[in-house]
Amino acid sequence: MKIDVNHLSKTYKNKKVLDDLSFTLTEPKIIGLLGRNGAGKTTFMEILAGHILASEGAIRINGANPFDNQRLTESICLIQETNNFKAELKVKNVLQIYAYFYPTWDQALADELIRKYQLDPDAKVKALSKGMASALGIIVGLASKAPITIFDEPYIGLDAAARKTFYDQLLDEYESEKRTIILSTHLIDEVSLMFEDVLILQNGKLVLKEEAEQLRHRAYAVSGSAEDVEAFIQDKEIIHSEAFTGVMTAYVYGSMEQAKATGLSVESIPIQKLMIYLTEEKEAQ
Ligand SMILES: Nc1ncnc2c1ncn2[C@@H]1O[C@H](COP(=O)(O)OP(=O)(O)OP(=O)(O)O)[C@@H](O)[C@H]1O
Repeated sequence: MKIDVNHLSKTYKNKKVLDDLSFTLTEPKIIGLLGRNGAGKTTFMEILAGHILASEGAIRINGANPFDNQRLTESICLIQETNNFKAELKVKNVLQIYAYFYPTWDQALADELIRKYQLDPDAKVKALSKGMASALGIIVGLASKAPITIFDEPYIGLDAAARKTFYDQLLDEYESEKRTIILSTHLIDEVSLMFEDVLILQNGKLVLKEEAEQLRHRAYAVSGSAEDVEAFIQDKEIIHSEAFTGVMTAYVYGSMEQAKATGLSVESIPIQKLMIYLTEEKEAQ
């Protein structure tokens, strides 16, 4: 499904929490939506899922506005950090409701995941531990098979093994049937290898939209004597730099090959670090 974000802004009282976002997502991909606390990620995902209205601009999915549009929202599943389901419902009732709502629902997958996460179908949502409530969200998100599936930090309370089950299952599902998966997470190092595109928000603005493969190749750290590094970076796009006792490290966006040819020490930058540097730099401006 084609997602067109066109001059999208959202204001709460006087605070602009999304500020003139414009971009397009055309093909099914796994997209990392990153940014510091309060950057606007959840607000963006809620508008995309049709839960809330934009203040200005619009999101169009295959040309239509998702707000209050059931035909469209049955193609979108948003799983949030908490409170996805009514407390009084039993696990099996939650699954029935979503199975009814999503035309693409995969009951066999839901059953398999219920077993994997050892959820009791007769347990009430309010009796689930945090990790089990997260597991139920993950099960609904994956089994929905919604062409746009959005996970907003869906792993609260899940231990490392249970998170790995989620990542593995998500990749399996994606490999067998491509769909747009948007994943917002603060555990970037755990999942960044899954990302195909990366979006970074800072104070409601889009500071980066790039293919993850490009980032892995084009964002790098170069270190050496302050003199040599300074000479090298003169005409480069610098994300961040730091110097300590005559040794300088600069984080550069550009051709890594050129840096390697200089004999300076060159390393790629993990996406987690890149996000921190990019958002730090903007804050300081
Ligand atoms: N309903 C609301 N009313 C007023 N302000 C809100 C509302 N929802 C969000 N905000 C504000 O909008 C800003 C962006 O919040 P949002 O939850 O979208 O950020 P986020 O990037 O998801 O943050 P986090 O990583 O902490 O979850 C914050 O300053 C938040 O306080």
